[in-house]
Amino acid sequence: MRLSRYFLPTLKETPAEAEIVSHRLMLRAGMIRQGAAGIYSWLPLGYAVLQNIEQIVREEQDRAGANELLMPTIQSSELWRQSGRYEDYGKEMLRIKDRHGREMLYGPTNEELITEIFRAGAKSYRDVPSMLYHIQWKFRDEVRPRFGVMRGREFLMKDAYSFDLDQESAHRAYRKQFVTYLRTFARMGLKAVPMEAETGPIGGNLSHEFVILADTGETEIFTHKDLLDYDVLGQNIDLDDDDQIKPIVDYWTTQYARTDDMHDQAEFERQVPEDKRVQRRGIEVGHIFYFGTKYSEPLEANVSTKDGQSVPVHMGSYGVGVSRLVGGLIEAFHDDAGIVWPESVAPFKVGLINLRANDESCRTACDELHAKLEQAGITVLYDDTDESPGAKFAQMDLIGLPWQLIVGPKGLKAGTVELKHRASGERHELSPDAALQKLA
Ligand SMILES: Nc1ncnc2c1ncn2[C@@H]1O[C@H](COS(=O)(=O)NC(=O)[C@@H](N)CS)[C@@H](O)[C@H]1O
Repeated sequence: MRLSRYFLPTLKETPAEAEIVSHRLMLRAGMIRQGAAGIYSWLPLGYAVLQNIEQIVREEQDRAGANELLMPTIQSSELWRQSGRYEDYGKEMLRIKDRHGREMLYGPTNEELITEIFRAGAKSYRDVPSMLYHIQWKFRDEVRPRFGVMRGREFLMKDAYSFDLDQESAHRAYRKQFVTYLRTFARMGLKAVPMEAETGPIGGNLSHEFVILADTGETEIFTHKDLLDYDVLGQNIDLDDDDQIKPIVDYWTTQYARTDDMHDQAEFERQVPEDKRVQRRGIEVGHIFYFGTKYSEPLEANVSTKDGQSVPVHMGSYGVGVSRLVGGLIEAFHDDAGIVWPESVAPFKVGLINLRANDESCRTACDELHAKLEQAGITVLYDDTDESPGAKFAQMDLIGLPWQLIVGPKGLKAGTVELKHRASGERHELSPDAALQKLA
């Protein structure tokens, strides 16, 4: 992608209203633009990251055997009256009247709607276990939206819902999602710690929130160092084998891992040896719930059992803050020069920098490298503008691409280009072909 043809409205100055580093960097890097309080447009660079995060979430949900669908953002108030949440949900719910005066709402979550969809489509025990999910925009009229996309009013969530015949099998679904969440955040290079959580307006009696470590996070967490070194991706886990999953969930849920509102210092000291005690700040990026028949009973989502009884299905819901993760990742991965994207979510893998746009040999070499990288399927943003080298370096560091491939007249005379690794700062002088090899 040539930068001369890419809409990247970076900002020189830090916008005054941005209080936290991710909000500042997302605005400066031209990733988002606020349309109204807590409501953003995702500009090309930001949208590319959002889609990469979505894709990792999608792959892991599919791996867990969940079926992707898409529910609307606008819902009728009917089902929310039946579940009793229409009034409970309070001011956070954006209520809308259509031209016929029908009471609608912009969905803050989808337990009612998905339960109705399942009710209409499932009849017997043969239709469970089932797990359905979508990745869809939500609206919650937060009284004080702030911190950019971290606490927005319109935000992107993956919400999955499980349907089972009884509590035990519903707990198996919960454990499956628990491990799927560990994998999902690990694939983004994040350290995520599941914490026992309040269930709030979603309901139920079993819930964990997944908190990623980020020194500027809103949440204070207390946990055991071994949890941060746990390598879930290194284990080839069969998600359909509860005998493999249960020990992992038991390990995580027996270790001390609490947010400040549940923290008990005496208990912490009893359970965790001093050299293993970790106290860090974090950001909640996922939240999973088991809530039994809370929605299936009022909405009559029943299935017939083998011996002909009709029972309400046991359910759980599993949310990931997809748009919040863009900010969360920046909180976890940045330095004084800007963002430092993990490769798995970066908008482009390589920033190709032509140090002298008006030099024929540089332009020819860069055009060739650009073409070869794209042919090899390596995403590249090619700075072909006539900005100064200093401005090019500063902008590439700001937007945080994992690799910078730098081409200048001196290097070319010696037959070399420079490859810089953004995260470590390591630089390598090597031939263009060797550089392409290293990036493949
Ligand atoms: N205002 C918000 N802005 C950005 N992300 C949010 C916001 N509110 C919640 N989220 C994200 O969405 C995730 C799930 O939200 S939730 O309320 O905990 N859970 C649910 O809504 C359930 N229906 C899960 S399917 C949270 O863990 C958080 O990462």
